[in-house]
Amino acid sequence: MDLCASFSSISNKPPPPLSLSSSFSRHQLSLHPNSLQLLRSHFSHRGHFIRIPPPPFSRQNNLPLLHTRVSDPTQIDDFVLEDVPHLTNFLPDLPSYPNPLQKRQAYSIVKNTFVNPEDAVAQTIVVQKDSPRGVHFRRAGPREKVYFKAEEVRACIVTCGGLCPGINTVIREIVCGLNNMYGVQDVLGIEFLLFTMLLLELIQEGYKGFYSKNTMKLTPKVVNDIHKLGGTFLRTSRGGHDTNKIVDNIEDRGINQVYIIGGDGTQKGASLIYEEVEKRRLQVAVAGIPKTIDNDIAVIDKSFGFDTAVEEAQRAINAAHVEVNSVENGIGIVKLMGRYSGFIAMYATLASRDVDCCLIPESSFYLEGRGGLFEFIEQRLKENGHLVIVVAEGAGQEFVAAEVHTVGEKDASGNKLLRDVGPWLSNKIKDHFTQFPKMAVNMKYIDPTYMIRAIPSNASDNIYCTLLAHSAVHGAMAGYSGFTVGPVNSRHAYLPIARVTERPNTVEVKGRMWARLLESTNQPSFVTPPDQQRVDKEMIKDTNKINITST
Ligand SMILES: Nc1ncnc2c1ncn2[C@@H]1O[C@H](COP(=O)(O)OP(=O)(O)O)[C@@H](O)[C@H]1O
Ligand SMILES: O=P(O)(O)OC[C@H]1O[C@](O)(COP(=O)(O)O)[C@@H](O)[C@@H]1O
Ligand SMILES: [Mg+2]
Repeated sequence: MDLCASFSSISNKPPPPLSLSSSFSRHQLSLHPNSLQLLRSHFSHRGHFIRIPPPPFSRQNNLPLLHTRVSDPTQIDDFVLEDVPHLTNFLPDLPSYPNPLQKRQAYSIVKNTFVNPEDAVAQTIVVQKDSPRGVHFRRAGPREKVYFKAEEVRACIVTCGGLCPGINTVIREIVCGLNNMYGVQDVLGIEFLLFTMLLLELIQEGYKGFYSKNTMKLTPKVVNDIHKLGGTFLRTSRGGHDTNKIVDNIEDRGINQVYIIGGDGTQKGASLIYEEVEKRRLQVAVAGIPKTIDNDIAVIDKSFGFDTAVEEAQRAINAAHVEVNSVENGIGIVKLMGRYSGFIAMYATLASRDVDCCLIPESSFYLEGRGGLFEFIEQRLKENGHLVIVVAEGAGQEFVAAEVHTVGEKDASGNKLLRDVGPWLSNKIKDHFTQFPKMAVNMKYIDPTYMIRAIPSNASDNIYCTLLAHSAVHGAMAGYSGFTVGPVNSRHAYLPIARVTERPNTVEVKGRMWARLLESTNQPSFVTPPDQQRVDKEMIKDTNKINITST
C-alpha cells in the first residue's frame, strides 16, 4: 500500500489534519509526548506508516512532509521518509486512473511493472549494527495509479542556467517518455494525439521564455535526433525569474505538467513555482531535473554531463602533456569548470595520471615560499623537465580578486562572476621564473571550459539522462509535484527540492578521494606554516598594487 494511499484506502481521503505541538528538525522527528499519544491513538489501527500532516510544505523552511514508520505501535523508531508533495495534499478529490503502462507491450514482461509504494531509498547505506536508520527518500518509478489522463496533459519543458552535456537527451526522453509510456500506441495516432490532445509545449530560453508568446510543439519526431547535439534545443538563459508571472502563464496556457531542467538556481525557482501552484490550488505537477556540469548538487550521486565533462577534460590534459613533454621546462596549465566545486578537476586529474598538481576552490594554495607552488614547480622541472597543472575556475579566487580590481560583479541570476584564474596563474609562474635565467619556462595554457560544456553527452550520461527524464515523467503522472529527481546510492528517488538546494555539493578535502589525488600527484598539501602565512598576507597586500594583464 502506498504511504499516502494507506489513508485513502481507509477513508478515500487524506487524513484530517492533526494539530501538533511538535517541532520538526529535518532529519529527526521530535514530538511532544501529548502529540505522540494522539498520534498513536490516531494511527495505530491504520497500518505501519504514519503520515504526519503538518502544513504540506512549510513556507518558512520549505521542508517536506515527514513520514515515519513504527515497527512497534508504542514506539516510533528512527525511520524518516523525507517525502515530496502530492497533488492530493491540496486537491483531495482529484480522481486517479489505472496506469496505462501496464498495457504497454514492452512493460508487460517486467516482473514488477510498478514500484512498490513502500519502497524508500536510504541516504546512508554504510551503517553499524546499532546506528539509526536515518533519512530515506521515496523511490522513483511508475505507480499503479496516475492522476492525469493522457489526453488532458499539457506539458512544458524549460531549460535554465549554463549548458551541460546531456540536456537534449533529457528533453528528448521527457517528450518520448510521456508519449510512449503514457500516451498513444499507434504511430499515426501518436502524431494525431500529439497535435490534438497531448500537447507538449516548448518554452524558449529559460524562465524568461514563459513571458514570450513563442512556443514550439515537441513531438518524438521533432526531438528524435537532438541527443546527438550539444547545448540545449530549447535554448537557455540566466535571470528573469518572476514566480507570479510564470504561474500566470502556466495557468493561461493550460499547462498542467512543468518539467524544469536546471541547476541549483533553477531548482530554487522551481520550488517557488510549486509553492505558488499549491497556493492557487492548481492541478500542476512541477518536476525538477537537476543539471550542472560542476556536479555541485547535493544528495544525488552525481549530476548528468559530469562523466562526459571528465572524459573530455582528458583530451585537454593529454594535449597539455604532449606539448610540455616536447619542450624544455614545459609547464602546461589546463583550466576546467567548477565555480565552487572542484569535482571535474579532481576526477580528471585522477583519471589522467599526467597531472602533477590540481588546484580546486575547496583547498586553498599559495605560491611563494616553503611548501608553495613555485617551489613545487621548480622541483618537478628539475626532476622531470615538465609538469601539468589542472586548475578549477573557482580556485585561488582570493588571490586573483586581490589583484584584479573589479568589485562584486554578478551575472543575471545573481551568481558572483569569477576572475579568470588561468591567465593569472600563467602570468604569475612566468614572472616568477624570469628571476631564474637558467630555468626559462615554456608555458602552454589551455582553456577548454566552454568546449567541454558544449559537447553531446557520452553513452553512460545518455542512459543516465534517460532514467532521470523517465523518473520525472512517472512522478508527474503519479501526481507528485514540487520534487526533483536523482540517484541516491544508485537508486533513483524523488527528492524534496529544498534538499538539493540548501547547500552545494563540494569536494571533501578531508575525504579519501582527495587523499587519493594527493597521493597520486604528490603535490604539496599547502598547509601553510605560521611564518609563511604572514608572508602570504603581505604578498597579497603588495600584489594589490600590481596590475595584471591576461595572456
Ligand atoms: N533563488 C532563486 N529563486 C528563484 N529563481 C532563481 C534563484 N536563483 C536562480 N534563479 C533562476 O534560475 C535560473 C537559472 O539560475 P542560474 O543560477 O543561472 O543557473 P543554474 O540553475 O544552472 O544554477 C535563472 O533564470 C534565475 O533567475
Ligand atoms: O555560461 P556562463 O554564464 O559563462 O557561466 C559559467 C558557469 O556555468 C557553469 O558552467 C555551470 O554553472 P550552473 O550550473 O550554475 O549553470 C560554471 O562552471 C561556470 O562558472
Ligand atoms: Mg548554479
